[in-house]
Amino acid sequence: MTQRHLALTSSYEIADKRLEMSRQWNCFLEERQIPRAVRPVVQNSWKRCMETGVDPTRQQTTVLLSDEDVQKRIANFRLYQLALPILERLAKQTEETGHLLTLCNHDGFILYLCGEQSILQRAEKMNFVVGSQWSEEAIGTNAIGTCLKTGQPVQIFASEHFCEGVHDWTCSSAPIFDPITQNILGVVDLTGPWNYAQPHSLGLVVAASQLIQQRLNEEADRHRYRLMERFWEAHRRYPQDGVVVLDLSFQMVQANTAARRWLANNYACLRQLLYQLMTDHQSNADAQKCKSFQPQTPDVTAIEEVFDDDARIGFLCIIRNKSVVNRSEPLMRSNPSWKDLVGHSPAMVQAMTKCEVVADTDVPVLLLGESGTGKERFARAIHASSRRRDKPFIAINCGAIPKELIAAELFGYEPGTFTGGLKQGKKGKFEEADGGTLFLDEIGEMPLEFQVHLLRVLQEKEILRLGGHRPAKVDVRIIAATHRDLVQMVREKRFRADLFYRLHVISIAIPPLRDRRDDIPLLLDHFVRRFADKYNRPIPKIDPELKAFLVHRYDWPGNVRELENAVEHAMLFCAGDRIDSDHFPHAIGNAYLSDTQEQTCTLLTVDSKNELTFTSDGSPSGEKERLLQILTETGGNLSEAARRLGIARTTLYRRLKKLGIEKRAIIRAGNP
Ligand SMILES: Nc1ncnc2c1ncn2[C@@H]1O[C@H](COP(=O)(O)OP(=O)(O)OP(=O)(O)O)[C@@H](O)[C@H]1O
Repeated sequence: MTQRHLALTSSYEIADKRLEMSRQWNCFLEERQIPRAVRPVVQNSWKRCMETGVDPTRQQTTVLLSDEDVQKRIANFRLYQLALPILERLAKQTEETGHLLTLCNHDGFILYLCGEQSILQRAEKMNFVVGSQWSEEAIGTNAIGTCLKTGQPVQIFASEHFCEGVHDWTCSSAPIFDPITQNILGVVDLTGPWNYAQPHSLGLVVAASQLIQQRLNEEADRHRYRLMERFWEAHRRYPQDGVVVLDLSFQMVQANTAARRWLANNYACLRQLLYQLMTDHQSNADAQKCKSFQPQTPDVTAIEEVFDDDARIGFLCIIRNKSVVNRSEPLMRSNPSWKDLVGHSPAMVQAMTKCEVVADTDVPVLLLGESGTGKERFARAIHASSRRRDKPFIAINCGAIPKELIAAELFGYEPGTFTGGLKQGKKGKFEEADGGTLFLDEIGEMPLEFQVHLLRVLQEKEILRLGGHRPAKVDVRIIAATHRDLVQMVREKRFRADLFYRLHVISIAIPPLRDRRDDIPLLLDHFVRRFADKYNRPIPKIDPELKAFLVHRYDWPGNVRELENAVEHAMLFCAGDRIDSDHFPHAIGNAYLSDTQEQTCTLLTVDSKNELTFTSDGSPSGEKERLLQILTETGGNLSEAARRLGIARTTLYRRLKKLGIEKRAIIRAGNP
């Protein structure tokens, strides 16, 4: 008899034994209301075990890692740290239930194990210890191995286990997946003596795995965002080069057009290069600190690791290939819009990413945002990075055209249609934009009665000039924009629902500047440089307090347009190398003044006895008490006092210094 026959025969014997056990087993299941259908998942697993020749008489798993290997696997197991707090909480909840909680990696190695000492000792007999492997190949059907094989949560009862040595146990496992590749990263498992089994155990591990999964997804989103941020920074810095970011599994996260062209033929080569670098890097302990490489290839000029805190999350690659540069130059020249679109706030990065994705398609885009947020600039950038970039970009403000002229403006007219019209007739905006992009700004202002005509053109892709008889085909990509709430307008029947859905295939929201203050310093800097260049002047500095006000407290009701105009105004009026509030338009200057006045009512001074007293500007004594109270409450902690007063700590320091207030006095206020 062959080994295989022996194994099969003994598995039949075991099956017989199981039948003997079954009466007792069924009673147990009935008592606990455990569902008892013969489960295909178990049958299939047994089949796999027989096919791979797992010995059903096996008493324990024999694959065991050394301590050193366990540590190595834990270090490479990115789930471990993230899952630990959740597992610790679950371990507390399952204390004294006779169950062992484990976390295994994708190979089925137990890397975390927790439970009662007596149960741990019993489990040791089958080698259920940290570092042992519980794949189906190692020890037959069991929740860990079967869950890894099927990708499904599973509970395996007693004699459902393939190998004899595990028959006294019941285990429940649920998988955790890589959010990007969807490969299984590991499983959470609860294992206990078979007569302690409960259906709830499966629910518990599923809940725990879902919690871990959620954390993992959040982390993946954060990493993705960080990688995108890095991409945009580099894309702006090296507009002539190919720029690509990849995640840790060398999947492309984002790439500009030049990089995409290069990657079409060289992706495999880049992956190999990264793999090689990582292997060399890991074998060189010192290199651990080195975060960028100069690869020895003519095309990839730099590879930089991207980190989130201390964790490496991906790679940024800059590709400078002669052919890439030459081909991308005309693109970049005719496409200044992307690099002129300033901003690195999450909202801007998200909006730009969406635009990049849709740029080369023909789907209509609806841009939503207050006046001056940059909707037209976005529309131009989409056009400029699309394959229509060499054709016209035509913008029309639907709110600025009188109702009766809108049809003629959009569709044109034939000769002799109007008295006073052009003799030869006139092309409409649709015809002018043929092959390119038509930007319908303020679409919410489009007269209701005209909307049906617009809808027809969008559906049929042909226009009929006023006074004409033969429709003409037009190939136009539509980008619309509005500051209005179109959904509300549709509800109020002021905007046609069918037109709304036609335009709203992709919508991109551009938040007001006050909601993305991270972008303000960049924009200030960008416009100061631009106007310094325009007016041929050295680059001045903005007074730091004023800048803090502009960045943190001014509301920018006119958004980027207001900021751009304000900086131009300031550049024209400042003579020296410093911009202060007098150089800005009145509205901003006045807002700054009242802001500082509001804050100077918290002025401090010291009296002749070096005691803290309040204000030289006649503020009411109630306020004096408030400030002294704040300093007392904060124990003289200026940072905390500044926070409570709503002013910067540096501002508070400066004022205290200006007023000659000594630290002693402040401390005394804190400790009277
Ligand atoms: N992110 C940005 N980077 C650089 N300049 C910007 C940005 N956003 C807007 N601008 C500038 O601000 C001004 C206003 O932008 P734009 O006309 O695109 O806004 P809009 O939202 O279309 O305004 P409206 O709704 O009033 O037509 C333009 O001069 C534009 O160049």
